[in-house]
Amino acid sequence: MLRIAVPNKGSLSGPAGEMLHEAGYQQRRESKELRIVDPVNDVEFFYLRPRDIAIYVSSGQLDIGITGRDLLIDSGADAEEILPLGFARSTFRFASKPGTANGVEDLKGKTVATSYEGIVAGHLADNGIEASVVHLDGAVETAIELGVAEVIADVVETGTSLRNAGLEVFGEPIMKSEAVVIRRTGADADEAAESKVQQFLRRLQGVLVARTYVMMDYDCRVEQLEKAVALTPGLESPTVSPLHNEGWVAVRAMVPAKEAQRIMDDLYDIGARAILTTAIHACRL
Ligand SMILES: Nc1ncnc2c1ncn2[C@@H]1O[C@H](COP(=O)(O)OP(=O)(O)OP(=O)(O)O)[C@@H](O)[C@H]1O
Ligand SMILES: O=P(O)(O)OC[C@H]1O[C@H](OP(=O)(O)OP(=O)(O)O)[C@H](O)[C@@H]1O
Ligand SMILES: [Mg+2]
Repeated sequence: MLRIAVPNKGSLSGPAGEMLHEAGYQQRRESKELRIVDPVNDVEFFYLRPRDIAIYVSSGQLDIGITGRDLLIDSGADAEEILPLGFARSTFRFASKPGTANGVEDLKGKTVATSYEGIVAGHLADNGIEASVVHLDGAVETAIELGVAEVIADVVETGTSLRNAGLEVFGEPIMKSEAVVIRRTGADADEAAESKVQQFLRRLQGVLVARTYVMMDYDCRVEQLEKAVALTPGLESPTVSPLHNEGWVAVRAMVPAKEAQRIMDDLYDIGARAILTTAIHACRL
């Protein structure tokens, strides 16, 4: 049975559960459940603190886990990212009161507060900067006002938390993060376990594709087919079927959801008609 770690709380928890549900896995019904077995899919899910997931996975007790790339790197655990999942996107940045620093080179001798001590200490060392790092559990934006540090390093999504605290980012982003599937580095699973891991990844990839693409159908005159196909090349190549009316064909192709309206306008302009888009619920590429 495949054993998978899933975040039990925080920004990663809700979207991770939704993605697993969309991929056809049973999920817990109640937020206090710590583990559940999905007998149909032969998987056991363990609901763990996001910060601890890389440690469990690196210990070899759990086969794979879902966590944040920043949390994986911060942990220093012996685990690697095997699939980015596209949610909980954030950047990890330094911030301070305006005028305190312009880049990491200005941090010599300063104190940096953060919940991600591993990332910050590593970044300072990579840049040859000696500075103190104070570990706080959260709400680090307040650390400057309360005199615990001159600089913070934290997760930034919209920047609202920083603005509310009168802080500004400075320097280059330290890293970009999103939710990722992780696995123990160099895991040497037997053939049966490996095929289950690959099936799990294909299911999640299927959800990512179903979220990003729509199916587009339309009719067009044979003379316009090449132009139309250039607008909707599909993943391999579009399906083209004859219509009962001679000189017309029906075309079917997957297109990126974000571009669907523009593509429909362009198809209409070259004479395509009956242009439809439909959602894709699941897929295997
Ligand atoms: N506002 C946010 N937007 C996007 N991703 C975020 C945000 N806050 C945290 N994350 C991401 O969520 C993960 C951290 O999850 P974690 O549950 O530890 O923190 P949290 O979401 O801040 O919850 P908590 O309320 O427990 O602090 C990291 O990968 C981080 O990049
Ligand atoms: O750029 P923003 O959109 O404001 O998002 C970033 C904030 O969100 C998270 O905080 P959270 O609310 O989880 O509190 P925490 O600091 O206690 O983790 C993160 O730690 C930042 O503070
Ligand atoms: Mg938080």
